[in-house]
Amino acid sequence: MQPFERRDGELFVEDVPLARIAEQFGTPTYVYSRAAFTQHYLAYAQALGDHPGMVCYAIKANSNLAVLNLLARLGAGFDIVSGGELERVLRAGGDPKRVVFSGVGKTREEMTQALNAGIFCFNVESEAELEQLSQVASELGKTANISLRVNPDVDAQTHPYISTGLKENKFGIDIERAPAVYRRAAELPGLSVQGLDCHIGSQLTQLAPFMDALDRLLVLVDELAGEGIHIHHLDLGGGLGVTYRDETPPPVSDYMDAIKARLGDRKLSLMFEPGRSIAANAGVLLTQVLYLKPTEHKNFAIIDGAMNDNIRPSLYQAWQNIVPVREHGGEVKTWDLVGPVCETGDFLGKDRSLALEAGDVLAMLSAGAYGFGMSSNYNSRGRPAEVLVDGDRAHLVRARETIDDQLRGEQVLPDSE
Ligand SMILES: Cc1ncc(COP(=O)(O)O)c(C=O)c1O
Ligand SMILES: N[C@@H](CCCC[NH3+])C(=O)O
Repeated sequence: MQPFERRDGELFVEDVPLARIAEQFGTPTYVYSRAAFTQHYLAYAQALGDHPGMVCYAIKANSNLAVLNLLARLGAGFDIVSGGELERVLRAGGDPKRVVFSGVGKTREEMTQALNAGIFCFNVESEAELEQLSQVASELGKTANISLRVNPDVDAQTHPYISTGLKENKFGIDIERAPAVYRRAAELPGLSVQGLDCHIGSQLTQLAPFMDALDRLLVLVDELAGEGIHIHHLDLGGGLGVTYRDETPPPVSDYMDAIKARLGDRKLSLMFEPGRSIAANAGVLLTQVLYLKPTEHKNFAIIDGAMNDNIRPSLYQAWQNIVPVREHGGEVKTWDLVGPVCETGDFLGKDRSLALEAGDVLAMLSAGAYGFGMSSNYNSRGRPAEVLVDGDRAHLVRARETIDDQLRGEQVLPDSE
């Protein structure tokens, strides 16, 4: 069974019709499939097999507590980029000893929080961060396990906004500088050098850029070993792409086999930080057609889902399929699917061939990653509800935001001022 499939013209998630979820919980609503999250995570865990290492789900892709909890129950580790994400992992029942902390701007407070929680490793992204982490750990009387995130200067051949491994990107430490920084790390108090990390970008659909990066990392591992600095694990980040339309990313097993084959007889454990490839095709965004507005120049379908609910089309010109949850006859026309937000760039899809009527419920597919997590309250719109389907049951795992949720913490000046 596919987690999302059409039966007699009706789109289902597992054994629940999406139309029923729209009726019960309203729209816009994100709907996730437990089976899909499970399948996608297990593809990594099984491909890693008995090679030592960890699959640390990048929680920025989808950080709903129920999602994190189900991955934690499967034994996943987690890649975090903030103290907030660490707190989510802990509250979801995740194991701090399976957490890696990435990100260019960790604060002292976040370092303290992560050291106190006892996370597995910090992926250090600059020399200044290294000095600060040493200081914070020493003051706490603790030792921080570290990897350096290096920037290997390879072209990930993806959208420029989600490419992270080029010299001009803000991420990581220039690979040429890395030996000197490792030497410094080895002499600083409060630090223990464990690994080497890189993440070159997201939505990669070819193996070649991953392999180019890996080759550069292995040269560095050998060079460091020659200096007596031993690297125990390689963290290869995330980045494996998914099919939104007709992309054909390599299967996880090919990706991992290719990596393992490159290691030779080096005793390196492997860490991965997949986000999109676990979450994207485990979720959809349900939205309803409010009005049809055909004009001489364009046909607009105004829908209740907008750029604040899913910003990927507006931000990256991303294309995600949008389909009716219930097929009906009617004339197929070309529509721009636009939201209620006051921005020309507010759309979820353009030039889509659909037979539409007001009231139709549509599903934006492949919306489980970087969907809800990047949503906002722009135009004072409450963020969507989130529902997790498990077999024939649909669970509300985040209530739709109310205006009181939005206003919490705001106040007007007292009358006298
Ligand atoms: C450091 C790091 N690890 C992992 C990921 C997850 O990437 P993806 O969702 O492409 O697998 C990201 C985001 O691109 C990242 O910045
Ligand atoms: N938010 C991006 C991916 C960014 C990855 C973050 N490191 C997307 O939707 O494609």
